[in-house]
Amino acid sequence: MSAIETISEQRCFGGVQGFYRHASTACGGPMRFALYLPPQAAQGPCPLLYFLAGLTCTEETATLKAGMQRLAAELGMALVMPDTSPRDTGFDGATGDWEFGEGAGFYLDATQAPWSTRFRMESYVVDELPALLAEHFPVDVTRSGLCGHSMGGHGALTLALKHPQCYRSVSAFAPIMAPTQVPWGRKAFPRYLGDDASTWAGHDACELVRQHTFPGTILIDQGEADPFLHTQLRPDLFEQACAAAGQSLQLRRHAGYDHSYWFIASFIEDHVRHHADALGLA
Ligand SMILES: N[C@@H](CCC(=O)N[C@@H](CSC=O)C(=O)NCC(=O)O)C(=O)O
Repeated sequence: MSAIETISEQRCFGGVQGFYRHASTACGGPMRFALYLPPQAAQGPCPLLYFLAGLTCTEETATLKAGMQRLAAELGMALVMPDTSPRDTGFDGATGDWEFGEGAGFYLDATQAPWSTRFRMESYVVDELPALLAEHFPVDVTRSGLCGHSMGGHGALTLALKHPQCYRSVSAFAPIMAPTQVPWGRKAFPRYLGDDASTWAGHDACELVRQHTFPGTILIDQGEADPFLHTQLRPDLFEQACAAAGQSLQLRRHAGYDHSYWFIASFIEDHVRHHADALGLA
């Protein structure tokens, strides 16, 4: 049995909010995650919602700011919030730039040295973490949904489109929807994946949806006062790609909302209920 270290566990809405650390094979070192277990977990395994956070975030960000636990407790849904990358890698250039490296893993498996030995967030989120959770906690990983914000929204969309057998539902807040065409992706992808741009397409929601659609409606909320909207996120491109591919998409634009967790907290209930429906909890 793989070992997990408990950093903290606290009672929350009748369940338990925990923070944990373990030795990750995929990421070649310690990884942290947060897990909320609702009160129903005392009776048996609960369906699981992943929340993937964005640039500069950790496992604490959505756990503390999104406000998911009250409704998750009511519905009997477990929540898992992984860290956004490996930490303390010691790699040259891994820290000091908030758009790349630690805190900016982009939910992909890097192929370029030195990143390829540690920055393997796709394998971590899709394979290693669910297996670890199933081994140690009362969660039913066969009933999982995937949500994320910004870089984590990119992670939610791309991982769900690439691994639809692993997730019953997907949603995102202000995701990076066309990373191969915007500065954040064009900075990170060559360093993680190399200069051959054809390899970047496998991590771009617009490109992926053209190859295979997700069996269910993708829910996306986007603030119209988001400073990254036109330069980094590009919902217009994803909307066009989904329409061309026949992908069911509910893209909601909200006047006055920005990129922050105040925006996420305002609409998180709709996302939790979207996943609860697909996970058989509604
Ligand atoms: N450079 C700034 C802004 C960083 C920022 O806005 N991060 C977002 C995600 S952006 C895309 O992935 C975020 O979620 N921040 C956490 C929060 O609590 O708002 C900075 O370094 O602060």
